[in-house]
Amino acid sequence: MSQFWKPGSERPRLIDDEEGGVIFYSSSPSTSSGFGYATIEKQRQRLPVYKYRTAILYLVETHATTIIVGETGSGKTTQIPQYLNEAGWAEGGRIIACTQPRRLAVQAVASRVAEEMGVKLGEEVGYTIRFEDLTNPDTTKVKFLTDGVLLREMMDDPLLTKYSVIMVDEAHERSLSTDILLGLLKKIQRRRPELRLIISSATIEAKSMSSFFQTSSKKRKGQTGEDLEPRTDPAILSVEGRGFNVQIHYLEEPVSDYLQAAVSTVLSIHDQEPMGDILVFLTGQDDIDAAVQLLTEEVHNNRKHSGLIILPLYSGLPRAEQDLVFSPTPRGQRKIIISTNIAETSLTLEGIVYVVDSGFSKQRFYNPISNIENLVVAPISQASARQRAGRAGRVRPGKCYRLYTEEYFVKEMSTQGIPEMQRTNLVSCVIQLKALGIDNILGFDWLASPSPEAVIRALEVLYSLRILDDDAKLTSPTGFQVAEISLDPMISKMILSANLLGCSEEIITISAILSIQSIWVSVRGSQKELDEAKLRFAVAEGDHVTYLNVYKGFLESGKSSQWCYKNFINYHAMKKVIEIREQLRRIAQRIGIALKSCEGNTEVLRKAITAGFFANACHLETFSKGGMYKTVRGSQEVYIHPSSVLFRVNPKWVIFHSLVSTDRQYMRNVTAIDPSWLIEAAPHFYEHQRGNPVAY
Ligand SMILES: Nc1ncnc2c1ncn2[C@@H]1O[C@H](COP(=O)(O)OP(=O)(O)OP(=O)(O)O)[C@@H](O)[C@H]1O
Repeated sequence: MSQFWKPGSERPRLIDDEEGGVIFYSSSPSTSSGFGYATIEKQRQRLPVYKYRTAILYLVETHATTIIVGETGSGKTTQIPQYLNEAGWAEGGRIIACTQPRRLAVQAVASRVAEEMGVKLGEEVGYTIRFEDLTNPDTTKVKFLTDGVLLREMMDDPLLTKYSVIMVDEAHERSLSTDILLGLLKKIQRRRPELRLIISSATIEAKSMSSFFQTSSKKRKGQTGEDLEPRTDPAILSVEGRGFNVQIHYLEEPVSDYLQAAVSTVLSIHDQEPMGDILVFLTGQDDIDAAVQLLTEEVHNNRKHSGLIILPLYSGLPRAEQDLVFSPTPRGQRKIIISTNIAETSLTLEGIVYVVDSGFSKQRFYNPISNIENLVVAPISQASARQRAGRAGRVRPGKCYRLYTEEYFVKEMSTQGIPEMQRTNLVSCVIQLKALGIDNILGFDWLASPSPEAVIRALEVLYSLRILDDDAKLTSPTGFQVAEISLDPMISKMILSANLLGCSEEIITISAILSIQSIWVSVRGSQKELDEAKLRFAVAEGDHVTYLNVYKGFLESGKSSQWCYKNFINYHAMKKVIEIREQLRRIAQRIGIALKSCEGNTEVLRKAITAGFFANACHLETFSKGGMYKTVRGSQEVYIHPSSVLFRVNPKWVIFHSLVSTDRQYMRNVTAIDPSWLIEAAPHFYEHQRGNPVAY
C-alpha cells in the first residue's frame, strides 16, 4: 500500500478484539452482496438487537429508565422505536420520540424507519429538526428529532406530555443539548412516573448514567401490593453482537500531516482494494475542501484514478449537496465521502466499505477567565474512533484505516471525550434553562457540572446584553425574543437592534454568513490570488459590510457557480447562506421584526452590529507588531486576523465577532466603529473618560 501502510501494519483485527474482550463473529452472511436479496423484514430479524426484543420491551415496561448499550450497527436506532410501536406504546395518540445529536442523522434514520415500516415519511413516522417539521399531529407515532428541538418543545409543553417513551440516542456524545435534556428528563420523570426513558449508545458509560437516573422515591403500590409505577432503578441491557466484521488497521509510525496521509490512503485503497465506497473523517470545511481539491487534481492528472466521485460532507453544505452522499454509486465507480464528524454516529451510508479516520476533529474549548472560545483541531476519543469505524460493516464487511498507531489508541486516547458542557461558552444554555423557569443554574441536577466560572461569566454576558434583569430573570420582551431566536445571544441582540435601526434585511444576511465557517475558498498555495479576490469586495468599514458586497454580487451574478469560482468564493457556502437567511427571516417575522433595508447606510448597520457585540470592542494601542489592539474591557492584547479585510488597515476602534488563538489572540470578522456608539449602545457597560469609552 502507500508509504503510510508499512508491511506488517496491516494486521487485520476485529473491533471487539481491541480490548481483549470476546471476539464476536457475525452470524450474518458476510458476503459483499450483504443483505441484497433479503426482504426488509428478514433484514430486521438478522440484526443483533432482534434477539433482545422481548427483553427490551419487558425492561421498558417495568423500569422508568432503561440504558441500552450495543455495538454500532446492531439496530438500536432503527429497531427499538419500531418494537415500542408494535408493543402499543404509541396507542391513544401518544408518541414515541427518538433524539439524535445531529440533524442529518435525524432525517436519514427517519426515512429508513419509514421505509422499513412501509409508510410515507411524515405520516406514521416523522421527524423534526430546526426549521423543518415533517410530522402529522394526527398520525405520527414514531418521531425522530434533535435533542435541541426536544428542548425547545419543552418551552410550550414543559412535561412533554405527548410522549410515552423518549429514547435519547447516541448519549455518549454528551452534547450540550443532550446533557441539558437528560437533567430535565430526570425532573420530568418525578412528575410523570408513566414516562419511560431509554438511553442508548454503542460507547456509553452505563454505570455512571445509571447512577444519575437512580432515584430513591417510593413507588405507589396497588391494593394487592402490585406495582402501580415502574421501578425507579434504571435497567442496563447490553446487546451482544454486531452486523459485519470491520478490520482495523493502524499506522506503524505516527504521521505529521493527517490530511496528506488521508489523501494517500484513499488513493492506495482505490489502487489495491476491491470496489466499495470510502468515508474519510477530517476535521472541518477548510481541510475537507483542501482534500477534495487534492483528490480532484489526482483524478485529472492520473488516468489510473479515474472513476472516483469525490463528495464533501459538512454542516455548512446546502441540503441538496449533503443528500448526494446517500445517492447510489454508479456501477464501476467509487464514491469518496470526505466528512466532519457529522457522519460519525447513526448514519448508514450503504456503499461504505472503507473508513479512513484522521484521529482528529474540531472541538470548542472555552476559557471563562479570558472569555475566549477557540475552535481547535483536537484528538478524538476512543469512543469517537469506534463510532467512526462503525460506519463500515453495516451492510457488508468493512475495513477501517486509523491514521495513528495502535499504541496511541490504547495509551494516549481518552476513553470518552470531555462533555461539551465543560468546555463551551454557556450563554445559550443559561438562556434555555431560564426560559424553562430554572433559575438556579449551578444547583441544577447536572450529569457533569459546568464550572462555576463559566456559569458566572455567562450570567454576566447576558446581563450586559440586557437579556437578564437584576434578578437574573429573562427580560421582557428582549430576553424572551432572544430565547425564541435561539442563536448566539450576541447575534440575536444584533438582529433585535437592527429592527429598531431599520436594517434587519442586511443584518439577517450578515448573521447567516457569520454562521458559516467561511465563505472564501481556502486553496493551498493560492493565498495571493485569494487576497486579490477579497480586495474586489473589501470596504474600509470592515468584514461585515464586505460580506454584504459579496452577497450582493452573488445575487447579481444569478447565483452563479462560475462567478464564485472566479472570485474565490465557496459556492456551496453561499447557497447555504441563502438557505439560512430564509430560515432567519421566517423566525424574525414570527417574533414581530419588520423586514427592512437600510439601502446602503453603513453607519446604521455598524451601529446594529455594535449593539450586539459591544463587549468585544478594542482600540489600537500601537501600529508596531503589525497593529496591536487592547480590548476595552480586560485590556487583553489582540491582533486583527490576516483573513480580515482590515488586516494591516488597523482602524483606531474596532469590534470583532470571535477570537482565535494561535501564536497570538487574533480577532476574526472585524468592523471599524466610532467609539461613541459603544456608550450609545451600552451605557450600563461603558462610561466616558477623557472623551473615550472605558468599561465599568
Ligand atoms: N439506510 C439504510 N440502508 C440500508 N441498511 C440500513 C440503513 N439504515 C440502517 N440499515 C441497517 O440497519 C442496521 C442497524 O442500523 P441502526 O442505525 O439501527 O444501528 P445502531 O445500533 O443504532 O447503530 P449506531 O450506534 O451506529 O447508530 C445497519 O447496520 C444496517 O445494516
